[in-house]
Amino acid sequence: HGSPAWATERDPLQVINFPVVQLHMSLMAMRASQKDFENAMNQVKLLKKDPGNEVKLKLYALYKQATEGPCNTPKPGVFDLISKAKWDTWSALGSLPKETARQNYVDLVSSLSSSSKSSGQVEPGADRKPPGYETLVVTSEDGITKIMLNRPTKKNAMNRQMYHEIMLALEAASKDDSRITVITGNGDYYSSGNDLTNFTDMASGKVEELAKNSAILLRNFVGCFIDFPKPLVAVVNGPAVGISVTTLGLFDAVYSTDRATFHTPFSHLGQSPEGCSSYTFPRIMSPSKATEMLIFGKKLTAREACAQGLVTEVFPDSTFQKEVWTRLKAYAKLPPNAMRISKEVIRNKEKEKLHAINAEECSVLQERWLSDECMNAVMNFLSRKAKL
Ligand SMILES: CCCCC/C=C/CC(=O)SCCNC(=O)CCNC(=O)[C@H](O)C(C)(C)COP(=O)(O)OP(=O)(O)OC[C@H]1O[C@@H](n2cnc3c(N)ncnc32)[C@H](O)[C@@H]1OP(=O)(O)O
Repeated sequence: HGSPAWATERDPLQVINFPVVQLHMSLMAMRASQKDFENAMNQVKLLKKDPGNEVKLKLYALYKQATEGPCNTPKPGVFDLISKAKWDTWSALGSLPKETARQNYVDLVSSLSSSSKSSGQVEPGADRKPPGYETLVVTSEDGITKIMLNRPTKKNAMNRQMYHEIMLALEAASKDDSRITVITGNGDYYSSGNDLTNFTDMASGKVEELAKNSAILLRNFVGCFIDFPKPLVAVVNGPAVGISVTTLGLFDAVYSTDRATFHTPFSHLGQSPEGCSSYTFPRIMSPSKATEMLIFGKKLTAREACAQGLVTEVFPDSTFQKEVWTRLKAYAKLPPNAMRISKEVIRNKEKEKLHAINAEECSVLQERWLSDECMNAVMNFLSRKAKL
């Protein structure tokens, strides 16, 4: 629908095998590409939605590769965070030919423009429609609303949009006619926790303001879990990291595949506990077991997490989905008001306390995000030097 000329011109190259024709077509595509490259540069300036740092870095790198060729500047120092992220992304393109970089740039801009157009098209009726989610798949059947984290290629890392969408989905689930709400992940991970590219913004200009805004976002996000009125169940389909682990302490039940692991590497990342885990974990486990996880970053297997009370029950991976959903469907037949009121009785005793803990954790983290320890850990991950 309305694809730019270059998009259709590229296709014949994939089916024509005669070398001479192919060369001719390639040259035509390259000529068209240069023009489209210039158009694409203009289009970038007109994008309605900020595409996020990761995409901006890719655009930068492709632009440099297309105009100057392989990265040819000295590597910036470790504390020059923005320049280093740019340099890393450009240099990761290796010896990618200029023409290919130009084409990739055009392709990327085109995909950004069409996604901003398609979201623009729904705007007129948006007030009447349920929200469309980009990072989640939300479904409701058999009395259960399922919120599935849906960035499988990023191990369901939580970017800012996902935090916002989870809050929206929880708000909607609290009001719909379902009886139980489930959070689970798509793909092999439950979630790899906070998307570390959320912190690349931190390197630019107004760091204090960005840290403050992130702390507000985190506080609101965790607040939604504290206040959620219906039984909230985690179906942990694979490894869980960081905030996807700590918030489990605020769920009413946690079912896990035996393939999952539970990891809160806060010290490794120069950070400190969130999700009320500084309060819930020592109570659920024991203070010293919580220390091993929250301070020393010990990764637990599903069975260990179950033995320590963080996980309710572990299932073999081969039967996990079938067993868990059969059970949840049976639970969802229980009287909804009784379940809701029981949760209120249990949760109300400590709601105020949990909100206070949440506020305190967020304010400590706000400072941590500005520390060299944290910034270096994030940059090491983003420059592919460190993985958990
Ligand atoms: C608003 C701010 C609120 C802040 C709240 C604070 C929360 C604290 C936390 O959550 S701390 C935990 C942060 N998470 C991590 O440190 C995990 C980092 N990821 C990894 O170490 C690894 O990716 C892994 C061990 C989870 C998986 O390794 P594996 O080798 O199996 O897979 P890849 O590394 O190749 O991952 C596939 C692609 O996914 C990207 N990705 C994975 N996790 C994250 C992440 N947390 N943030 C950003 N990106 C992530 C990874 O970069 C790969 O992307 P690519 O295909 O484009 O290269």
